[in-house]
Amino acid sequence: VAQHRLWKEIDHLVKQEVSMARLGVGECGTGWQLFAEDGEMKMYRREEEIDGMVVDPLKAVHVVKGITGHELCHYFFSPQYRYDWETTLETMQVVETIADDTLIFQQTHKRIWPASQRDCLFWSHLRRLPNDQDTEGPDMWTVVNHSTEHTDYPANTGKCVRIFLTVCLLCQTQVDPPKDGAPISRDNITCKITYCSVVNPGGWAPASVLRAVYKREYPKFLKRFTSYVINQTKNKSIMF
Ligand SMILES: CCCc1ccc(-c2ccc(S(=O)(=O)CCO)cc2)cc1[C@H]1C[C@H]1c1ccccn1
Repeated sequence: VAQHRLWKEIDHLVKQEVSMARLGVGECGTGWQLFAEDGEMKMYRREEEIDGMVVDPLKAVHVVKGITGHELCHYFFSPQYRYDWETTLETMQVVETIADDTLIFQQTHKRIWPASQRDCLFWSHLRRLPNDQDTEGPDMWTVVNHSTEHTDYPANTGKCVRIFLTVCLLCQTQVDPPKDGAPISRDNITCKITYCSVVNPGGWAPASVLRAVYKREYPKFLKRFTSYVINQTKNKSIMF
C-alpha cells in the first residue's frame, strides 16, 4: 500500500491512542474524576495545567443500542455531516485529502467569552481495527484526530488562537443474535464507545471559564452526536 507523508506519525499515534483508550479509567492510574453521568454515559477528566493553561485530559465511556462502531466512526469522520452535530463549530473545511480515510481539517469554533476565538488544524484518520483471533464479534473501529501544520494555514495569524488537540473515538460493536435464528436487526446490536480528548487552548484562557465550558459542552456533544447517528441510521441497513 502506498504510504503517504503522514503515515508513520498517524500509524504510531493511532496505536498509542487506541491502547490508551482501551485502558479503563481504573488502570490509567488514579487521578480520573467522574464529572458527568447520564444513563450509560460516564465522563471523566484529570485536572492538568501546562504553563498555567488548562489541558484537562478527558475520557468518556458510553454504551448505545442500535448502531455499530463503523457507523459511529463514519459519521464522526465524514465532513458532510459535521455541522449537523458539532454545535461549537463556526467554520469547517477540508484542507487536504490525503487518502479516503485520511483528511486534514481546519475548524474555527464559536468564541468563548472572555477568551479569544479558537481555531484548530488537524489530521483525521479512520481505521478498522481487526480483532485478534480469540476476540469474536465485529471488528473495532476508530477515528483519531491530531493537530498538525500546513503551510497554507499558519497558526495565530488572524483573530483566532490555534489550539492543539488529540482526540480518539474508539468503538466496539456487540451483536446478540436473536434466539430464533432470525436475521440480525438493530435491536440486536450495541456499541461500546470510548472518547478521549486532550485540548490545549494554545493561549491563556481563564481556567474557571474553560472548565465550565468543558463541563457543559462535552456531555452535550457526546449525547447529541450519538443521538444524531441513531437518527441517521435507523431506517438504513446495518453497516458492520
Ligand atoms: C478553548 C477551546 C475551545 C474548543 C476548541 C476545539 C474543541 C474541539 C475540537 C475538535 C473536537 S473533535 O472531537 O475532534 C470533533 C471535530 O470537531 C472536539 C472539540 C473544543 C473546544 C471547547 C469548546 C469546547 C468544546 C468541548 C466539547 C465539544 C465541543 N467544544
